[in-house]
Amino acid sequence: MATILKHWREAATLIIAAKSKNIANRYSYEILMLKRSGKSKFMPSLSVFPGGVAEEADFSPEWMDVFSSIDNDIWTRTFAHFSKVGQGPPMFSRQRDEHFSKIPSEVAFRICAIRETFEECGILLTRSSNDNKINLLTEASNVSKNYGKIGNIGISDFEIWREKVDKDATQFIKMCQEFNMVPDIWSLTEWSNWLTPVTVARRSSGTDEGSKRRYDTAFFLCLLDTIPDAVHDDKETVHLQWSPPDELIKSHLESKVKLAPPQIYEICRFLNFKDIEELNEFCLTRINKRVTRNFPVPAVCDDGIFILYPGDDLYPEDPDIYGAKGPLIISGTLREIHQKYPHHNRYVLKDKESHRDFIYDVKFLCNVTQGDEHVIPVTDLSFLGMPRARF
Ligand SMILES: CCCCCC(=O)SCCNC(=O)CCNC(=O)[C@H](O)C(C)(C)COP(=O)(O)O
Ligand SMILES: Nc1ncnc2c1ncn2[C@@H]1O[C@H](COP(=O)(O)O)[C@@H](OP(=O)(O)O)[C@H]1O
Ligand SMILES: [Mg+2]
Repeated sequence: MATILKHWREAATLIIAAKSKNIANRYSYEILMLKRSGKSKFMPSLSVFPGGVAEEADFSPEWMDVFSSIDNDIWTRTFAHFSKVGQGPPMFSRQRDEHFSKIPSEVAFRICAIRETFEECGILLTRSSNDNKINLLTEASNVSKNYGKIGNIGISDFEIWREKVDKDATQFIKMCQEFNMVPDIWSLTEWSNWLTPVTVARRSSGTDEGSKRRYDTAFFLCLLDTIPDAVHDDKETVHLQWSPPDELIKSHLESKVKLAPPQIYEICRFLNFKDIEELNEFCLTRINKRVTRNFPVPAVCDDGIFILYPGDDLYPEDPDIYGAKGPLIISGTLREIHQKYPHHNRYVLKDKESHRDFIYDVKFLCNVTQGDEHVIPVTDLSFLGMPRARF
């Protein structure tokens, strides 16, 4: 079914936001970040949300039986919901081999995100038939909470199955059958979709082989009402941390945590929501909404390099997703360009020393909403004691 396409791999990642015990925090929840191993071929030593490449097992028709054996009625309604929820970005809507099209890709990428999360940090988001009240996505008006559910398979089995699933993704199906449970796909909100830019892919491998290091990644969000036990795998991931979004951004700006632009962009979106309950309400409004693909386009100008995102005045009409053309060159200085093209959805990667007075908060300039009506990142971090953006 080609999870490794010609130009990129398909992947899923899970942002977990859990209710914090620390009432002194400005934000009432903490986000899980995993630091990647320094040996990783892609984004070594960077902190990311748990996730990874989709496997054929995530799309297996066997999941039909696993879900219907738990509750056939709920599965039928869930299947119907995802089959008519709207087209979604290409990784969801593209044609797949018949064998891998039996379950909706909206379900398969959720399974992928939940499986990768279990492998990388031991959080198992599953529901069993005893959890009779599954919040139905299709019945939003009846739902007031959409928090995830942690499965319990007993401490002695836990690490054995974690290891088995890590080695072979088909074992996740076996594990669900054995314990009479299903991945808690209902608690995952489709949050965003990022396609790795071409230049990043080339740089991360040093050769054109780098095309293998591009990812079309579905980002999901899951809310939890308490911070669960979690331990990094000590292979692919070497450190695990829970932090409120403001502290994560602060740590990034202080170079204590290394984040890539998509993760910064997403964390800055969370700065809009102080309370986890506001986040929950926002998720409920998005049950029938789809995200649009974010494909960053790097641009070079007279005194700097910046990345353009959809909705920006300078974002190309026909972005070069396969990297056939060279980099986008725009004449003028950063300051001139920001003023001449005032609808911003851009991230300044580099500016010349002469422009040191040119202060950005998190280097984002964003004042436009995108086609998917998502919230935009908060870029003014003066409330965190960071200098206010001016240009
Ligand atoms: C000049 C432009 C610079 C732009 C810098 C970036 O945007 S780096 C982009 C890399 N990030 C992504 O592609 C976001 C999604 N990717 C991920 O979260 C992870 O890479 C992954 C797909 C979950 C990793 O998969 P693994 O199989 O390696 O775990
Ligand atoms: N001990 C380790 N250190 C660094 N990377 C590791 C690792 N064990 C596995 N990996 C890498 O993690 C990736 C699998 O991640 P995931 O399961 O999240 O998709 C694989 O990378 P490649 O996809 O580059 O081969 C694999 O090589
Ligand atoms: Mg991974």
